[in-house]
Amino acid sequence: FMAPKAPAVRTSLNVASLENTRVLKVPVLDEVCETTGVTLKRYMNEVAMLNPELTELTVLFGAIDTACKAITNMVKRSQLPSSETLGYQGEVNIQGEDQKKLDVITNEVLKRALRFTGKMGVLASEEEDVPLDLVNTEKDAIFADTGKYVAVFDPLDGSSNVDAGIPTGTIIGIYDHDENCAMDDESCEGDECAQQELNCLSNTLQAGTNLVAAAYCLYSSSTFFVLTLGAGTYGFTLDENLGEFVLSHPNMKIPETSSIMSFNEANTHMWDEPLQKVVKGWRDGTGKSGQQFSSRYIGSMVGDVHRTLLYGGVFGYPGDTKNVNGKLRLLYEGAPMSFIMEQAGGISTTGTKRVMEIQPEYVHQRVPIIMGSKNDIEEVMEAYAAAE
Ligand SMILES: O=P(O)(O)OC[C@H]1O[C@](O)(COP(=O)(O)O)[C@@H](O)[C@@H]1O
Repeated sequence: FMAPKAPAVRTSLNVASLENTRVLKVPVLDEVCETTGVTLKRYMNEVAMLNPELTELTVLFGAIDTACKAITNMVKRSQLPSSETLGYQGEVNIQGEDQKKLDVITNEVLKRALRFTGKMGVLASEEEDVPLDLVNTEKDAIFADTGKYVAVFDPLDGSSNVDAGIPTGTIIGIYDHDENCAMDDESCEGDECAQQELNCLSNTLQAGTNLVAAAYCLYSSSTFFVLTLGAGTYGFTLDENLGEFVLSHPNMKIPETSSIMSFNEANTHMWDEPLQKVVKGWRDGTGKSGQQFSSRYIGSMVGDVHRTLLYGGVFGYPGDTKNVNGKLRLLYEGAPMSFIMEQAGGISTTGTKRVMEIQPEYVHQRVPIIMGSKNDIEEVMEAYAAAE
């Protein structure tokens, strides 16, 4: 039996450089143990030991860890003839999308996992018409222990691709919950209750710069779990034998320049002029880097962003003459993925605005997104600025 080689040095790391970065002590694991590796649970535990104020967050990530493992099994089995998760639910969500059975089931899995931590105040999901206020409606008080957090999530991003075995993913963002929004339905009457409810539910409508944590889980050839707590971006891979996510990509850094673009190019002719110009330059190698770009597009945001983080590149779903705000949702797709991208050294913009700074007005609001390698995104932002 080979004793696991302990990481040489473990110190705490203050990363105050990046904008929106938290002064957080994170375990610096400059060597990944060969045998068991550093599991997600152990990593979060160490974060909590170094930052006691985050102890409740580790409970949350424990639940998310389990939910993603359950979902990856469901996705893998979903095409089996015996599977009950094949096809459509026969309902339409508030965005007019036909809900897949897996959309509904994965939504339930995540909702239950988060609720039973007792740490949730409000939940908002792509599959829920309105946010769920757990603090004021929770019958079982134990499940509204502190209600310290708000979770926004897309339970199965890219679900339209699942029947073809194409990668899909779960996206989640965590905010602090404003516990002062206690709904006192004893004393309030009529509109006042409605107003209080609105105040509580607006807890979900926070800008990305307020995010406490963000993560995605990619269901693909391997199952990956990538997270940020505001002090860098860390990637874990599911070790199916161990049944644990193991640290495989510590402190991910996206290459600053690349030659890969990832858009639904069928919409190019409807994009803003500046973006069309930059992409034309990338296509024929006359852009800022002089490199001729290649095109990669899965059509599942989590898959496209994961590849972009590792290889560099530009992923986007820009606005166009058909959908001025594009297709992706700000709250549970745009902001969490932008936080992860920025913490890996990338940039995420609408072309003219930093996605993380956009204040959501309603839960299912869409936002144009262009994110990826710093130098290439700056080329896009310069083109928009020049066109102003
Ligand atoms: O098919 P299109 O128009 O290229 O859109 C693909 C985009 O839509 C999405 O599938 C939207 O996500 P949902 O499946 O969660 O609705 C993204 O994952 C992806 O980037």
